[in-house]
Amino acid sequence: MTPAARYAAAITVLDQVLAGSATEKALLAWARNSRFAGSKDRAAVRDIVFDGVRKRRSAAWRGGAESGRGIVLGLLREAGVAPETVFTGEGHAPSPMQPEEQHAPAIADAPEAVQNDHADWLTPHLKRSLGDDYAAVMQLQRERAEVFLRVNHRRTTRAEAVSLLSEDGITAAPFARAPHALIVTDGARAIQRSKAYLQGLVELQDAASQATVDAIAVPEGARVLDFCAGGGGKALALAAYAGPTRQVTAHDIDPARMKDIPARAARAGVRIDCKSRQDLTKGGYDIVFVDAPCSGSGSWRRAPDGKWALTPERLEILCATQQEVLRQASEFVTPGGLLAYATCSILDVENYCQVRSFGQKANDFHLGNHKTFSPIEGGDGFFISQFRCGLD
Ligand SMILES: C[S@@+](CC[C@H](N)C(=O)[O-])C[C@H]1O[C@@H](n2cnc3c(N)ncnc32)[C@H](O)[C@@H]1O
Repeated sequence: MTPAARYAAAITVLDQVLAGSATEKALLAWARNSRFAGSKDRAAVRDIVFDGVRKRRSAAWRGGAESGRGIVLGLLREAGVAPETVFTGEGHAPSPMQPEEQHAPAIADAPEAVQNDHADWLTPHLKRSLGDDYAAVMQLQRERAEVFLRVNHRRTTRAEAVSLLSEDGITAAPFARAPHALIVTDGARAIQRSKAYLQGLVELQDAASQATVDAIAVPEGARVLDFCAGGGGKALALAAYAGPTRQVTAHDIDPARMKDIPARAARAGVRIDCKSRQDLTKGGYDIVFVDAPCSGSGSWRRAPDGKWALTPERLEILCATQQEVLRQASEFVTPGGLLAYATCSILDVENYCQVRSFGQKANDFHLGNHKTFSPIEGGDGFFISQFRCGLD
């Protein structure tokens, strides 16, 4: 495919996304119908589409229309590429620009929420939550996320992992955000085929996601329950701390989400036992980790569909669910144990407001310190807070 044909394909996919399809699904449908597209073409179209979804409002403003074509036009203008070099109508390129498309609206004239690429109703939430960092964080959320690895410190060091990754053409370097984190600067697409990955020496995990687990200081041998385990990213990191003699327990209301955990644990050489609710022991865990369902607003770079799918009603439901999940999880903490609450959200209503509210209701849980991780420091936005379960 020519570069212009890739833009034309991206326009088609973006139109599907604007019509309500999930981005991954729209890309898959396009790939199935475009057998002529090679792996480089698919990767290029994917990059344009995800860029367009992350920058949906600002690109549509710059392109003059809320359509795939308008968004691509806007992306080209932002990147400083003359659109008429792409919109040529030659071969499979997008058709030539119409007179009404020639005018480039100035982004400085756009409302703040358009410049920062989010829904209007979120402005007060984001400003209250991010304060002076509002614009800087939201501008960062318009860009592609970095790729991070967590080094399995039970088996290797960061230096050894960097060296092994380089044998497979992957360039990585230690990242200060978390003690076992590496940032990948080249060759990211080869990670899952690399020796370091296949031997369980590294896992794909965001640096701030790692840092939330590091913030808990899990003692060797602690009985750990990951109450909202999902695919097991946190459970694996917790298990590396809990040590070889201790089995971390993973639970999720939707057991299907945990299906990959056994294989991931085997690869990493750690022990994780997936359990349903009735098999958990009330008051039986030193650490109960709640990686709560949330808006995902801290990881909008990675999953930009979530930015546009969030509504005030959905946020309200999420907040109610977060209280309920905390209450349910608290039953499994042993006296003197720790209840940790984490989200990949940058919204205060899902973070400090939630732990303060739970702390006011649950007299036997004492709110300890909390920490917010800003995308400005690298990685996703995260929040972690800890409660100590009283002995009285
Ligand atoms: C943010 S995701 C977890 C991500 C996961 N910890 C990881 O690191 O990959 C939140 C998870 O909470 C689960 N969940 C929602 N409500 C729950 C409940 N009441 N009890 C247990 N899990 C719940 C969801 O199914 C979802 O998998």
